[in-house]
Order: sequence, then structure tokens, then C-alpha cells
Amino acid sequence: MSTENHHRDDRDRRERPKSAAAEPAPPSLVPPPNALPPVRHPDAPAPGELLGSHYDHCFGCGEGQPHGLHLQARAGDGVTITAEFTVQSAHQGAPGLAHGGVLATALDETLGSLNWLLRVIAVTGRLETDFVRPVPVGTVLFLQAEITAVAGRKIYSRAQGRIGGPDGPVAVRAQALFIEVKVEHFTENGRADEIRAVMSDPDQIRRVRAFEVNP
Ligand SMILES: CCCCCCCCCCCCCC(=O)SCCNC(=O)CCNC(=O)[C@H](O)C(C)(C)COP(=O)(O)OP(=O)(O)OC[C@H]1O[C@@H](n2cnc3c(N)ncnc32)[C@H](O)[C@@H]1OP(=O)(O)O
Repeated sequence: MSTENHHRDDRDRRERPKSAAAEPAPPSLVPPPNALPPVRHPDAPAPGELLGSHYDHCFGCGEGQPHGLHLQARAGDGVTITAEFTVQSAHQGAPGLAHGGVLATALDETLGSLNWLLRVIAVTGRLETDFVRPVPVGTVLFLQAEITAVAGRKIYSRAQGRIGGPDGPVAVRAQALFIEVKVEHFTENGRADEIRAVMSDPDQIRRVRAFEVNP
């Protein structure tokens, strides 16, 4: 068998589980026995609604970041999100291909958006990413994410990104653990200039998503 066929076989094997559900997770990403299914908050954005950016300068979703991802996330049914991100020239790693860290950012941003459906503020504690196919510049990455379980402050989730259309082949996927935090996580750790700016211009943090944040 040729090397090329070997590669194709490897890729097909890695891709076989169409849902990230079939992927074995490392122990810290497996919900404990006392974990509960996620509960969509009654005031969560309606299915189909665009979430908008949570912070104008966010590298993932902010409109004020010229080289950011400008990722657009939309609420889905249950505790799910869909999102789209077009790979720009500024996002290259290898010539003409998306940088892996940028793709991980797209997954992280999409997974982070899920927490707004719970109306919980949470940060990424652990993010495990599989890069399955190269993603050329100009590609639209179609992302889907869902929360699988909640255990106290720990929120378990997974996501995948497809190319060529929402039902195209999987290019990247991730499993994550987000940890619920209080707003002081940001106000006590963020650089003073940005925190002051946010406090004096609350529109920088979109109220629609920052339900608990009242700068
Ligand atoms: C005013 C402005 C407001 C702005 C609001 C805008 C919001 C937008 C947000 C958008 C953000 C966008 C997204 C981003 O970009 S988020 C940016 C990237 N993430 C971070 O910067 C987070 C940095 N880490 C921390 O701050 C702390 O470590 C956290 C808060 C995460 C936990 O420290 P804390 O002291 O609080 O908790 P704990 O240590 O008692 O752990 C609690 C439980 O969790 C388990 N655990 C923890 N870590 C891991 C791990 N790595 N793997 C496996 N498990 C882990 C731990 O075992 C324990 O389990 P158990 O023993 O209970 O079973």
C-alpha cells in the first residue's frame, strides 16, 4: 500500500466516530458520577439567535480586533451552539494553512459561548484538541458544540469543526472542562487599564451576555 493510502486510512480511522461522543476522554475530562445533565437557563438566547461578541476586544469574537477570529456564535437547541469562523491570511501557521493555535482558539471560543446558555461565567480549565485535517486560508470552519454534564463548578463540553459545509468532514474537535468563576476573577486579575475602560464603558461588555456583570 502506498504512503498516501496509509495516510488516508489513518485519517479515515481517526474520523470514523461522526460524533465526538465516541472519543475516549482523559480522566479529568470524564464527568464524575455525581455530574448532572446541563440545564438551559429560561432566559438564555432563543435557538437561532446570534449571541454577539461578549467583549469588543476579545481575540475570538470581538469586532474591535482587526486580526481576531470574528467568530459568530448562534444559540442552538438545548445546550448547544453553532458558530462560523473564516480563516484569514493573518491566521496562517504553515503557508496557506490555519495555525493550530488559532483553530484551538476557535474551538475554545465556541465552547466558552455555551456557558451563556447556562447564564454562568466560566473560564477554560482544560482544552484537549484533535487536529484531523489541514484547514486552508479562506475556509469557513463550521463549529458545533454542546455541554455534556455539569458537576458543581465544573462544566464538561465538546465541540467539532467541519469544513466544506455544516455537514462536511471534521477538521478539528475538542473536549473541554470549564470552571465557573465569579466576576472578581476578571476584575482582580485583568490589567487595570482594560478593567477601568470596561467599567467606564459598559457597552464594551455586551449586556446581553454579561447578565451578572454590572460594571
Ligand atoms: C468586568 C469584566 C467581566 C468580564 C466577563 C466576561 C466573561 C467572558 C469569559 C470568556 C472567557 C473565554 C474563554 C477563555 O479564554 S478563558 C482564559 C483561559 N483560562 C484561564 O485563564 C483560566 C486560568 N485558571 C484559573 O484561573 C484557575 O485555575 C481556575 C479558575 C480554572 C480554577 O481555579 P479555582 O481555584 O477557582 O478552582 P480549583 O483549582 O479549586 O478547581 C475547581 C475544580 O476544577 C478542577 N480543575 C481546575 N482546573 C483543572 C484543569 N486544568 N484540569 C482538570 N481539572 C481542573 C479541580 O480539580 C477542581 O475539581 P474538584 O476538586 O472540585 O473536583
